[in-house]
Amino acid sequence: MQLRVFPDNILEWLALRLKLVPLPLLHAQIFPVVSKAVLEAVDAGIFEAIEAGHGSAESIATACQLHPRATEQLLGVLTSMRYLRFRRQTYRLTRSTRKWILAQSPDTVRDLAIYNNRVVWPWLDQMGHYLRTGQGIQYHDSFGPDEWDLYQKAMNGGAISEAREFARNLPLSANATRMLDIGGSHGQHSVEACRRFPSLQSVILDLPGAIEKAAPLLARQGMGKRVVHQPGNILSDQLPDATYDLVLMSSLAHHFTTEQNQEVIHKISQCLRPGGIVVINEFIRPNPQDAPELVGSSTDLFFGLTSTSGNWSVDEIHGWYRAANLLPYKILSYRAIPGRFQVVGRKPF
Ligand SMILES: C[S@@+](CC[C@H](N)C(=O)[O-])C[C@H]1O[C@@H](n2cnc3c(N)ncnc32)[C@H](O)[C@@H]1O
Repeated sequence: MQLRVFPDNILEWLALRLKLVPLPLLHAQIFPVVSKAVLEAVDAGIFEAIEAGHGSAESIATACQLHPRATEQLLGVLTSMRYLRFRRQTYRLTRSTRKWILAQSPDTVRDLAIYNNRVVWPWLDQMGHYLRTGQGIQYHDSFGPDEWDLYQKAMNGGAISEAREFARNLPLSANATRMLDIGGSHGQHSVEACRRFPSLQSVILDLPGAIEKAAPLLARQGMGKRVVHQPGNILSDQLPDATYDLVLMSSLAHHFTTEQNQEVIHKISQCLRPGGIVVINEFIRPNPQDAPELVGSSTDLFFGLTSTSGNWSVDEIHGWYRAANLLPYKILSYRAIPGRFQVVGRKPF
């Protein structure tokens, strides 16, 4: 996926073609403001206020306890980014905003935006330090209860749109019974997998701080004993031998070093039943020689900053599989999430 600048008229088109538009100024001046405007608007409840019928800048500002003039400026940005429409002196939400942002929408990414606003945004200031030292933040070691709570809700919001597609694509045999979801947090992937495969039960292995805050999110899904949490740490825990038909690691490999991933894949290989599958569900690091891909490359840098790690290539993941006597099996892409793949390996019979 690319972020492109679209001209509004033929003169702008020509200026872009002739390289007269200073695009780095857009990235350096406009994009940070746009990002922060969206995050603050979500966090302040601007979109819910508009949905509730507040249509003027003044009324929205009052509802959200914001300054009227500052709110008008924020609404200007949101309108130019097509989050809002302004007609007959009234702001309204676009369909896309209703679907992706409103708290009551089943697809909402609201909690991810709130986490990014309150927890992640200050981290970006540390990018220079990361670039100089290669040392990232390692937030799993330092979060307090409030941050764990915002984090787990954010991961839940981020996974909603992919979990159903993940389960639909799973190349699992219909009589599979046992799943292990390492770093599975809220459990969206386990829940959707168990809904698709009626004999399947899942254990979600995650850090204790995560489980404390993820438990109510999982409980909302009403899966009872079919999807349960187990506190632990995959880097230090042992797994039972030849037990699982499916082991999932979704968005966890990007927190670990090569050696840690290699070690974890060895444990996974041991705990799979013959014919069982492992899925690493991740953004894949694009090869610089291939077509540019913004999602994979920007998350790579982001995970470097947050975890002293990053995205991995399919070749690297296949290398871990082979070293643990697993066979590379399938590579499945997502229809609506660019740069993200299920890299599937299989334990031979
Ligand atoms: C980015 S979240 C991914 C959550 C979920 N799997 C998803 O795809 O939405 C990473 C999860 O891995 C957990 N985690 C991090 N280090 C872990 C470890 N050493 N052992 C088990 N879980 C870990 C975190 O607590 C968090 O819930």
